[in-house]
Amino acid sequence: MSKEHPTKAVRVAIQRPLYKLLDYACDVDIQPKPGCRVKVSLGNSVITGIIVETDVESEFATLKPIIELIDESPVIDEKLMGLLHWSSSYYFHPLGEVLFHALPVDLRKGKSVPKVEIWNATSAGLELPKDELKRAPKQQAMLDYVIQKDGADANNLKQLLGDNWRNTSRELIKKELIAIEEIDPQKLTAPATHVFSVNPPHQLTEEQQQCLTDIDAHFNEPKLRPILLHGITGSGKTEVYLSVIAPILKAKKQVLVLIPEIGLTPQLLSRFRQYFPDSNIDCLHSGLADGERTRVWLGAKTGSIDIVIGTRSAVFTPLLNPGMILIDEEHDASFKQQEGFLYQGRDMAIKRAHDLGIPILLGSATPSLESLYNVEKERYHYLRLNNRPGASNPPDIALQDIRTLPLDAGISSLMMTDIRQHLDNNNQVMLFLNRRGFAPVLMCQDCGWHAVCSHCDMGMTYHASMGKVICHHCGYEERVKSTCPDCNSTKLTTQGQGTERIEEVLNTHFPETPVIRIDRDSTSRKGSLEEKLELVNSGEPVILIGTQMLTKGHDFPKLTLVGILDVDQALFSMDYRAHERLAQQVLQVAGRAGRGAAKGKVILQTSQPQHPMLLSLLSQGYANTAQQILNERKLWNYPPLGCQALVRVNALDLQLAHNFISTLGADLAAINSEKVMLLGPMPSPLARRAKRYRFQLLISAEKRGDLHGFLHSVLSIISKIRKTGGVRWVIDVDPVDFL
Ligand SMILES: Nc1ncnc2c1ncn2[C@@H]1O[C@H](COP(=O)(O)OP(=O)(O)OP(=O)(O)O)[C@@H](O)[C@H]1O
Ligand SMILES: [Zn+2]
Repeated sequence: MSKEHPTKAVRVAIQRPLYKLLDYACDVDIQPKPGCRVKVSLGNSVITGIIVETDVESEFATLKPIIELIDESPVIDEKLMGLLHWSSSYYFHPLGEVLFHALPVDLRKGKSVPKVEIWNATSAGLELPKDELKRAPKQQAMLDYVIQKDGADANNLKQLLGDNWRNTSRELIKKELIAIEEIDPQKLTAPATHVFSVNPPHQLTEEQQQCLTDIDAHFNEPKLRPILLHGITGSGKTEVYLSVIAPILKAKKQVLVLIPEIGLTPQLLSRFRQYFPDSNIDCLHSGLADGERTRVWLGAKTGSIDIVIGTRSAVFTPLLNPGMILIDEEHDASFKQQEGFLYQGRDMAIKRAHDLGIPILLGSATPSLESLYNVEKERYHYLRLNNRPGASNPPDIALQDIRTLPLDAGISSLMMTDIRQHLDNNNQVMLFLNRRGFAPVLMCQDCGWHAVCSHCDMGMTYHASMGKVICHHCGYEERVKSTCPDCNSTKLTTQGQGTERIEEVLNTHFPETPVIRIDRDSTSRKGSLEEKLELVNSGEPVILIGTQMLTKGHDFPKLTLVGILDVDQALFSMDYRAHERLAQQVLQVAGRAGRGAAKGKVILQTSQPQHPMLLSLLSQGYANTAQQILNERKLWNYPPLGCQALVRVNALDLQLAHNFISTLGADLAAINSEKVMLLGPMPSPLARRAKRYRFQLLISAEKRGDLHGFLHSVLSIISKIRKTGGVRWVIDVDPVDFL
């Protein structure tokens, strides 16, 4: 194509770590829109791209043509496109990768947007005499429903009949009473009939009611500000959320609920479904099959799903009629994405709500310092719930000095006695240890050998149930042999304990009581977490052992004793966020105790009973402790006061990685900006991971604008340094992981 024949040009983003967009020619009879996907050629391959700009004046005289326009209408709408542009520039991440991240996997691969299937009654179905299906009540219910709704989609039917609804559908199709019609989602109009009802399980307490009134008032202010609901554990925040959401749903708007952990979805989903029996509620998280994710994505986009409950990346769910965003456990670290596109889901949600002009509510018993600081700066409204409903009271936390106590697998003898007592009273017990596996050290008693990851130079964790040592940094694993690989001695032993070992010891101490371990290993099989939670929810006396997966959100009314086994390491961490995280973790896990009628008890084992942070947390509570930590941060200008970005560089070859970051460091030092401070380059604390040598450079500034201005220089300098031998680099804006 030459310049004499001006074809239309479009600008396309592709899923590559590329900071520029590519121009393609486009036939005049194609009507491309930003947000539509296309097939384009790149080198010798055909790849999927997303149109970012149309009617482009390209600087190139000849352009390759678009091979195919996949979507007639955008898969990313204008508002979402705006948010993704913004996040690409805020996080200095290539736009193509950001855009693709926002799509379900099937659509990233270029599959077409599935047709929406609508179940309709056939004329035979419409004319069927009333009691004809009385022996198949599910079929009757489904037929009645599609007739009443004049067509229903998969989301409606799943909601009506539960997970096995397709079996019912198959039967009715076989009988030719129902037929499926496929409709192009772009031609779908908003859901026709809208039934709405609420079924609140409790009457709100006075305090909850007051909170609700305040929230409603703030939602109606002309200038919306995010609301932080700081309610102690078990104060019934979920109950308040549900009442806040009701009028939004009633107004036929959609609600996006973000939660930190897949493990919380079953409990939350059932509470939401019970409260809103006629609304369509679904989940989006990484545990879903690709097809399911696309279905929910499409349901939200076409407006057939009213509430989407999802983890971090659900923040990008398209919504036809967005009404409100809710972030539960807003303090949780898992809202920050740690791989690929490094974004903070909570911040993204706040930005999204702002762009859409819709209210956003953040809730936590232990708010993040970021949010508390935003309250201090009056950027957020602040509401509190200080009491648990009914007779339930927050448990007291007792420090237990373990320096002189006999320990079995790290559990003190006194703790064992308490466990016995609570079980004898027909209650449940939970032990918290944030380390999975059997033991963090596997060693030889004769020669001192211990298992080290050959890819990371870090110790490997012994997993007895699998007979393996596994590196928790890179996932590398090895089978454990019966003899020492260095000296052939058979005297292999372990040191320290993880959840597996605790499970084993408790099984011997309490053979008559079910011991339920909940961690990443024990819940990796689909459905296994649900099974375990069901056993706990039965109310039988059980002992739960869990990692941080268990700490948040769960509501087990029969749980009366919580034991916190090992916090000492975190007390002396180099990471300036360690104390904040520990305070949150301790209070969250403690908050699982005594949520029912019986008073709860929490025992925190430590060899540091005089540690000021622990003492402050116990005597003054979270808000005061958080304020103290915030004041310390102010002294040093650490976030959330100042702001930071971390440049990470790694390579298989130590020298190459070192050369690269040294060049970058020298060039940046030469800029000599007084507004930013550089720390490094230096080796990362985890200096080698998955065979790659790692370095980092920390950039701090008092003002966001200065940091971002400087990062533009970083980007331009870094792109010019010659990358040899597969050196990789990444910019992490607002980092939380300094390993
Ligand atoms: N008004 C009420 N009357 C009676 N019971 C209530 C009321 N509100 C909440 N509850 C009950 O109190 C328990 C705790 O409520 P909920 O799980 O909502 O607390 P939460 O604030 O979300 O706690 P956490 O921060 O620990 O997750 C639940 O069992 C809930 O059913
Ligand atoms: Zn490793």
